[in-house]
Amino acid sequence: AEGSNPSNAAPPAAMQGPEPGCLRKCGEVDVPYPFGIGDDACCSWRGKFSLTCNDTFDPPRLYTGTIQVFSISLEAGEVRVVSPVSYLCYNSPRTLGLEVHSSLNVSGTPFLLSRTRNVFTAIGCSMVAWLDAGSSGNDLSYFTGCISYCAGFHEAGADGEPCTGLGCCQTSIPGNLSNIAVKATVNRSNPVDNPAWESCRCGYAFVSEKDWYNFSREDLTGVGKNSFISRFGMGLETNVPLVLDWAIRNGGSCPPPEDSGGSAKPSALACVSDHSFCVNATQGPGYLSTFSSAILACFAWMELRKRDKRKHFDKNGGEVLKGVGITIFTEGQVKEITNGYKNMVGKGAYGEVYKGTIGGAQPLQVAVKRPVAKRPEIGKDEFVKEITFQFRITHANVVRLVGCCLETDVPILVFEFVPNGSLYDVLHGTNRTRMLSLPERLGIAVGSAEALSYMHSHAEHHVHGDVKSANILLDNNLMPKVSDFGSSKLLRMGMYSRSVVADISYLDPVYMKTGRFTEKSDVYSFGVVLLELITRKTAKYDGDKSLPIEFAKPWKRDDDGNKRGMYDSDILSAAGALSKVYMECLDMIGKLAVQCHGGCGGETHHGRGAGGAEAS
Ligand SMILES: Nc1ncnc2c1ncn2[C@@H]1O[C@H](COP(=O)(O)OP(=O)(O)OP(=O)(O)O)[C@@H](O)[C@H]1O
Repeated sequence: AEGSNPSNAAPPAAMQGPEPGCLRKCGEVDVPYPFGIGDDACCSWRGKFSLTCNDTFDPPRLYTGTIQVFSISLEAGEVRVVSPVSYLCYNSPRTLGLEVHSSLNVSGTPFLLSRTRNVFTAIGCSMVAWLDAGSSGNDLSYFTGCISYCAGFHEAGADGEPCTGLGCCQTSIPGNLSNIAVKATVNRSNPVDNPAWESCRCGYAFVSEKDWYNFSREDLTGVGKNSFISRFGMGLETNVPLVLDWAIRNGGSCPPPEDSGGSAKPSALACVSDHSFCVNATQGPGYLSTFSSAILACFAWMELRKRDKRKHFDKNGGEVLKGVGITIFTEGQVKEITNGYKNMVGKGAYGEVYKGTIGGAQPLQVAVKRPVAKRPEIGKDEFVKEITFQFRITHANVVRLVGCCLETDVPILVFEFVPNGSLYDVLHGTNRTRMLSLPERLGIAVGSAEALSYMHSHAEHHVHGDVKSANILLDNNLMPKVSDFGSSKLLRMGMYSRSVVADISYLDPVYMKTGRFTEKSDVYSFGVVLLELITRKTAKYDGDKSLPIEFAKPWKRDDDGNKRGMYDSDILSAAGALSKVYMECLDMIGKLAVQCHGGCGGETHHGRGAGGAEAS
C-alpha cells in the first residue's frame, strides 16, 4: 500500500467484509476478520480462515483443526498456537521407559511456521532430538536436530544460560515449513549411557517461539512441580507457543514472484486496489506473499472503515434513531440506490444531490443528498431531534424525508424525488421549456404558503431559514414541494453562520440588523418568491438590483401608473391576461409581497402571522 492513504482508498473489490453478527471472541482470544468462528463462510474470508471455538472448556478454547490457538495478530500476520512436545524418560542408563513423538501439520491452510520467530529446542541429558519437516502434507524431506548431554545434574548449564548443548540445545529452522515431526530419542546407532539418568530422567524436544524458553535444571528431572512437564505439559496438551505466519494464498494471492516486479499489479488478489502491489516472498516457493503490506493495509483499512462507520453512526445518534422507526441505510445501500452515485441532479450548500431508486415491489424514486463539507461538531441530541422531526412531517407540500445514512461524518439524507425541477429553474432557467400560466403560479404560491404555514403554526414553529425559488420543487402536476426544511437547519446547527447557508438575496433586513431569525424572516423570503412568480425576475437582477426594493418603489409612492411595470411579459401576453380579474389577481399578489417586506404603510411582516396564512 505504498503511497496510499488507506482511509481514501476504494474498497478492495474482491474482499467482502464479514457478515454482521459473527462471533469475534472465543474465551479470552479475539478473533478479528479475516478469521471467523464456525462454518458460516461469511464470517471469515471465503470461509478459509474459519476456526472453531470449543466451549466445553472453561474458558472456551479456539482451534484451527485440532491445534489450539492462543492469539491472533493482524498487525504481525501471526497466530500463536500450541506446539506439541515430544519427550522421553530413561528407566536405566541406557533404556527408555517412555518415548513419545509428536507432530504438527498445517499444510493446506493459510499457515506456515514462522522462520524468524521460532527455534527448535531439546532439553535433556544424553538425548538426540530430530526435526523432520517439509512444505506439504506428506513431505518430510528436511531434517535437522541437536544433541544435548550432561554427565550429571550439576554438570548441566546453570539456570537461565543459553542452550549450548549442556542440558539443552537449540537450532534455527528454515522457512516454508508446514509439516513437522519432532523426535526426542537416543542415538540408537551409537548408544551412549546416560550417567545422570536418575536425576536427569526425562528429555523434551519442540519447536517454540524464540526466546520463550529459559533453561532450568529442574526441567531435566521429569518429576516435581518445577519439572518441564509440570510447568508446560506434554504431547499436544502443552502451553508451549509456536508462531505461525498467516496469509491469503491460493486463489487469493499474488502471481508468482518472477512475474511481478515491485510495481506489478496482480489481477486476482484477495485484496486488489490501486494501491496494492505484490512483494517478493521471503518464505520460499509456494508462499507467495509474506503478509504483504498491501494485504495488511487492506485489512487495516477495513478495520478503520468499520470503526469509522460505527463512530459516525453513534455520533449521529444511530441507536436512538433506530428506535424512532426511520429507515437507516448503510453506505453500501445508498451506493446501490444511486447506482454508484451516477446521476447527479443538483448541488447545494449541503452537498450533491443524486437521483436514485429504492427497489422493491413498488420502486420509489429518491433524491440522495450527499454531504460534501465536513461538519463542525454538533449536538447529537439536536441532530436526532431534527431528523426525527423531519421524518414525522407529512405534508403534501413538504418534500418527505425517506431515510438517512448515518455512517458518514455528515449523514446522507434520502428524500422523495420531485421530478419537475425547482421553481427557480422553471422561472429563470436557461433551458426553460415551459411558460407558467397565472393560475399555475397561483397554485405554486398557495401550495408553498401552506407548507410554510403548516411548519410555522403546527410543527413546533419550525422555521425554514432558506425559503427561495430553488427550494420549491415541482412535481409532475406542478404541485410545489418545499425542500430543505431539514438540511438548512441541520447545517445551521453547527458553527456555520446563517449567511453561509441562506441565499442573501432573500434575507430579511431585520435579521441582518438583529441576527435573530424567526418565522417572520421566512415570510420575508416568501415575499421575494411571490415577486419572482409575478415578475419572473430573480431576487437580484440586472447586476445588483434588489427585486423587493425595486418592486416596492411605485407601491410606496402609490404610483398606480407604474405598479404594474414589472409584471412578467409572458403573463401579460397570455390570452385574457388584460381582463380585470386577471390584473386584480396580479395586483393582490404584488400587494401581499410588498406587505411581506413590511412596506406600504400596512402591517409589516413583523406584525403579522405567517405570510403563508395570509396567502392561503
Ligand atoms: N427531493 C428532490 N427531488 C428532486 N430534485 C432535487 C431534490 N432535492 C434537490 N434537488 C435538486 O438538487 C438541486 C440542489 O438542491 P439542494 O437543496 O441541495 O440545494 P439548493 O436548494 O439549490 O441550494 P441550498 O443548499 O443552498 O439551499 C435542486 O436545485 C434540485 O434541482
